[in-house]
Amino acid sequence: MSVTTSVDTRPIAGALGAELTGVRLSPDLPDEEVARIRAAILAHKLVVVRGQDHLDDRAHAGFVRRLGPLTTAHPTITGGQEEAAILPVDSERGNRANSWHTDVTFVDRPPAFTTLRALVLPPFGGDTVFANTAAAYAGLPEGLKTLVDGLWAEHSNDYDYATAHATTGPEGRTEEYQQEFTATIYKTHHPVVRVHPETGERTLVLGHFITKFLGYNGVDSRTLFDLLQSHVTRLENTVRWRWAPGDIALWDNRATQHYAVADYGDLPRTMHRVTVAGDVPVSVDGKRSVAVEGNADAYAGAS
Ligand SMILES: O=C(O)CCC(=O)C(=O)O
Ligand SMILES: [Fe+2]
Repeated sequence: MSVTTSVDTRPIAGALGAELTGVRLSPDLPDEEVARIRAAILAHKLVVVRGQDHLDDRAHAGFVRRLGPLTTAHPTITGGQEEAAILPVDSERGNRANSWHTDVTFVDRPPAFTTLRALVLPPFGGDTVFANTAAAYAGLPEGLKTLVDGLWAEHSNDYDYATAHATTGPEGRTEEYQQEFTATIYKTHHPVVRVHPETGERTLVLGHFITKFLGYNGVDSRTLFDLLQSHVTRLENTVRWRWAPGDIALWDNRATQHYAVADYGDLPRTMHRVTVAGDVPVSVDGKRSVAVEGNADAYAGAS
């Protein structure tokens, strides 16, 4: 039987991001349609599909499992949902990811793909901004490329949350959430430049979980971090998504950073997240990331 589909991608910004149309996501899509969606995520780094209101947690996780084995909900945060792979990202639970990051880089196998389904949205605000970390590397001056090619950083879930954020108050993270987030401490050394295992591109591994660069003191680490991050987050290197209910975003967590804009006060906003397990990053000279504290086998090895 030949399957006809009209899956189509429309880029929504110059640096990354495409809207995918003509698809109804489900766990039992034909293999070739899943392959096309996967290829679109790799090519555009962020893909958004609108109108997927038919998905419940089970179908969401069931579809994402077609992209690869799933992680558990999170290394430290309890998902608490019947579908074990679901992580609720709930503003009222204190979960507002309003600083630039790549997901879960504090473990040695950060997710390959992250997917986020919009359930409850505020009437204004609450957009998510994404940045392309391959283009950020490619755009560095040669001297900085040489510097970062050999640079390593320590990432931890016990990073300084206060200094990573410009604000405190309702936009911040609750004390309770912060305690759960750091119930087990993880520390991992990653190369600042990794070779993407599927596309072969060099991408920058930065974001808010970095605590220091190896061999640099705190002051130099901060200055260097700000310099490198500024290449990731320049507006031309980003795309901003304005959510509607039923939207699902799927991104390549090995080639992007993102920032959830916390500009909706105390209004409720709930997303459900499912992540695909990733592999251990490899540097340009073939060295693998090393876990120095905490064991993430149960997180990344779940299916
Ligand atoms: O709430 C969002 O838009 C993004 C949250 C986030 O950083 C994540 O789910 O990884
Ligand atoms: Fe995130």
